[in-house]
Amino acid sequence: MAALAVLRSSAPARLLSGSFSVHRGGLASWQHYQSRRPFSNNKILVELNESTGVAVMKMKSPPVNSLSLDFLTEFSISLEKLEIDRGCRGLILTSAFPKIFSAGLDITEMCGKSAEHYAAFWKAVQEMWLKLYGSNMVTIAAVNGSSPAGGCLMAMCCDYRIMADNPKFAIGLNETQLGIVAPFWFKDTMINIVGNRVTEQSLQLGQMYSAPEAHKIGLVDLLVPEDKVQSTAAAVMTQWLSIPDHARQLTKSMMRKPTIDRLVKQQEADINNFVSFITRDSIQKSLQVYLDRLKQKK
Ligand SMILES: CCCCCCCCCCCCC/C=C/C(=O)SCCNC(=O)CCNC(=O)[C@H](O)C(C)(C)COP(=O)(O)OP(=O)(O)OC[C@H]1O[C@@H](n2cnc3c(N)ncnc32)[C@H](O)[C@@H]1OP(=O)(O)O
Repeated sequence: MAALAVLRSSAPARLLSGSFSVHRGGLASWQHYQSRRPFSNNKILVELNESTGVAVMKMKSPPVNSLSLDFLTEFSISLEKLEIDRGCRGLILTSAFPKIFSAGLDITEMCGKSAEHYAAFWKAVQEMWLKLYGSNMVTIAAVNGSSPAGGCLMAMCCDYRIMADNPKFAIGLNETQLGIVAPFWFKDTMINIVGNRVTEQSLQLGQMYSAPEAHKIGLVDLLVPEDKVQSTAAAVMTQWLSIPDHARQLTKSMMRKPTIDRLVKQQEADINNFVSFITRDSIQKSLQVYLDRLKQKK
């Protein structure tokens, strides 16, 4: 089960092995976390402020922070390291790129690959969701750009969403526009935020909401000018961290555990569903058409 099921003290310590280094130089009181694992391409930058206990995780996988297998693996490992670090109580998730938070799942990971690859990819998507949605930390998404599908899912996993007030930035679960279907746990995550009716309409239409629209339906909690997204996230974090951890964590667990358990109970079946769905000829064709259209739009 994700981190919510266990208090930090009982979290596994294996990720604190030699592959994890802490650097104290550079930015005054900031630590720089860098993975030395061979698969790491440093697609994610994590900075933990020791005095506040707040980590900022910046996605920096050019050009659009699409969620590839490598990205997801690095993301989950980085998150788990923070989860077991008792000095870290809060996480701000954001993008290193202006205008794009994340383009969602990397479509090239779902096209023309083997069934084994699809299974490994989907497991990595599940792990990302289980870890982020189930995090014991206070999690705040500083959405500084567009965030379709899997990017929207990441933001929805957080406890609070602050978005740049720019009508050009859009967020939503647009899967049906690609000819694919958001799985039940994407849907459940959205229902828990905006309710059943809005989610149903949104998912059927594959609707992308501009920042003001997303705020109106409650998909994001706060809109601020682009240059205030990070500072506002830090200020909101301070408020959330004023609540005693154990009480807030147990409350979060009470709210989220049923949703998390639903996937945990059928994780393998969900992977099999994904593989049999994504390998259909018609689905492969739809994804290829969508990808070609994306590439031709320039
Ligand atoms: C019976 C029922 C059964 C149900 C079973 C269910 C099983 C489960 C089914 C499957 C579920 C899958 C869930 C999927 C979730 C997803 O996240 S799918 C991905 C959705 N994402 C998108 O639609 C975003 C597409 N991208 C964009 O809209 C734009 O790129 C952008 C993010 C708004 C950025 O725009 P801009 O800055 O103008 O950049 P571009 O020029 O468009 O892009 C730059 C290059 O990046 C490539 N790219 C963009 N997005 C992706 C992506 N998601 N994956 C891979 N690559 C991407 C784009 O093609 C450009 O490439 P180059 O042309 O080579 O530079």
